[in-house]
Amino acid sequence: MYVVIEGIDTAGKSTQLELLKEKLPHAIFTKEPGGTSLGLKLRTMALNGEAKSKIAEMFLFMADRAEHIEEVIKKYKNNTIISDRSMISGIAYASALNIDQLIELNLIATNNTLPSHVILLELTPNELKFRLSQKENDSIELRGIDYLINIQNRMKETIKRLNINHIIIDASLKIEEIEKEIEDFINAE
Ligand SMILES: Nc1ncnc2c1ncn2[C@@H]1O[C@H](COP(=O)(O)OP(=O)(O)OP(=O)(O)O)[C@@H](O)[C@H]1O
Ligand SMILES: Cc1cn([C@H]2C[C@H](O)[C@@H](COP(=O)(O)O)O2)c(=O)[nH]c1=O
Repeated sequence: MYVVIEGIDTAGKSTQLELLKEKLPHAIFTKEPGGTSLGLKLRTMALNGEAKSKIAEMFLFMADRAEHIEEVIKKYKNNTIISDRSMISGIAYASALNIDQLIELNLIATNNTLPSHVILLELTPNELKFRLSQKENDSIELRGIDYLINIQNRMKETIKRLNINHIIIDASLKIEEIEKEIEDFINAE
């Protein structure tokens, strides 16, 4: 089982992942970007805003993804893997290209490996605004509310196009309510 938790910045992914770690002590927990040693270097480069070209930035994330698929997802394919982000973020955030081109490129990076379960935590613009105001923002978060809500719409569109088994959860629900929805979804099959 290859489960991914998706959502724009501050959607509550880390909060839910911590709860899952307690419930699934034998699962492999991983993340994009930065789930491998090469990935950690690529993550720093990508998030520091070093790349002036949007395409260069996209390829930094894509290089991270290719290494992550090879070194984590394929290696542990017989285990339950839970990943913080995936190619869905890759496609949604790389808004310099269209979704069809991005799907094609990402399927090359992932060697056609798709998640078996996608959990998307969906934020309202007001809740996003509040949560961003409560933290120091990185270079991507500084792009603002409209930018991030557009990315969230692209995430939904990507999931639809890839036709992946998924659930969309209202990220403004109580933490325990979200936890229960995630548990039911993972245990459903
Ligand atoms: N259901 C919830 N209701 C209210 N606040 C929440 C909820 N879930 C998480 N939060 C709060 O929202 C903030 C962002 O949560 P979290 O770090 O889990 O998000 P994230 O998706 O991992 O963010 P990022 O992608 O930026 O790392 C934290 O302050 C967290 O306590
Ligand atoms: C995979 C991926 C991520 N991003 C962005 C999304 C976030 O702003 C950061 C990652 O930070 P997190 O705290 O680990 O969630 O990177 C992106 O722009 N492109 C991608 O492919």
